[in-house]
Amino acid sequence: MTARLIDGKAVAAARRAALAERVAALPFRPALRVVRVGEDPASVVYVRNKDRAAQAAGLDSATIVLPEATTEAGLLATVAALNDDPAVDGILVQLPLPPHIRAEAVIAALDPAKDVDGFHPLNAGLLAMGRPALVPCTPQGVMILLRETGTPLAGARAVVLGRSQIVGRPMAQLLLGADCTVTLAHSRTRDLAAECRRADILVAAVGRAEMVRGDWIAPGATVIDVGINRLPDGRLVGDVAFAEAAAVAGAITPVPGGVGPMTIACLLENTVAAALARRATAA
Ligand SMILES: Nc1nc(=O)c2c([nH]1)NC[C@@H]1CN(c3ccc(C(=O)N[C@@H](CCC(=O)O)C(=O)O)cc3)C=[N+]21
Repeated sequence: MTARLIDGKAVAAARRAALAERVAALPFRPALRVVRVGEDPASVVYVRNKDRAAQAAGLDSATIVLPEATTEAGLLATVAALNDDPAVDGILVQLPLPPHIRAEAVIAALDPAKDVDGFHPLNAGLLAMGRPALVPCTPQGVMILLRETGTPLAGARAVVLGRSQIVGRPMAQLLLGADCTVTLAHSRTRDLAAECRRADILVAAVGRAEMVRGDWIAPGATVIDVGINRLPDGRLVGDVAFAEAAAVAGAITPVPGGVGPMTIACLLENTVAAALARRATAA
């Protein structure tokens, strides 16, 4: 392996520790509420990890668990109650939701000022205008890792693989805001490999195990792997074939231990930011 390993786990731990110091100095405890519907095993684990990290940072954190059979109206009522509760600063509705609930309707119902995922159309629209409010956690975490590793951004060619609302699109906006020349590639892109080979910065967020091969990567490029895919044998791998890519890239994130922990750190930072912004407005 020639590439430098980007240690997201360590960067995230340092940011959580710094945040805990800031929180301890506040005259109040920012409050995060995570809503989980049903018992999807991955969601159970992720939500527990978020709750633990939030409490360790000194936040007032609690999880609201609703049964799988909860109706869309029932979930909307829960969201409305959290919106109206002045003690709540941040709301996260864990995705995916059961198929009978429209995630879009639930996200649109969030108070944008409490939308610590940055998924509400108002926050997405502000980001697209270059006026970020609450920014989605995973792309924000990627930007922190790029800055942390000293990757030159202005004028760099950045290729984002995947156009989801949650990662690809906001990722492209943040890179554009940092003066990268951004290509947003996806499943219909002609000659994906050739597009990727032009990248100084390649962000893979497609959700397909090891799809990005070593010969898709320009020598010395920075490779950020957002994918978390569980193989049939139980192993956790990214969207990038790590060993092949690490032989070519200049720097690369591992899975696990790369972007994932940064997502949680940014969720906690967003919660504190939302708490401060709400109090600044209310005052
Ligand atoms: N409303 C909403 N917001 C989210 O931010 C959200 C969501 N729904 N639904 C699910 C995805 C997934 N997600 C992860 C967060 C942290 C890790 C993470 O910390 N991963 C570790 C451990 C991985 C493991 O061992 O499973 C790592 O990559 O090193 C992974 C995945 C947030 N999501």
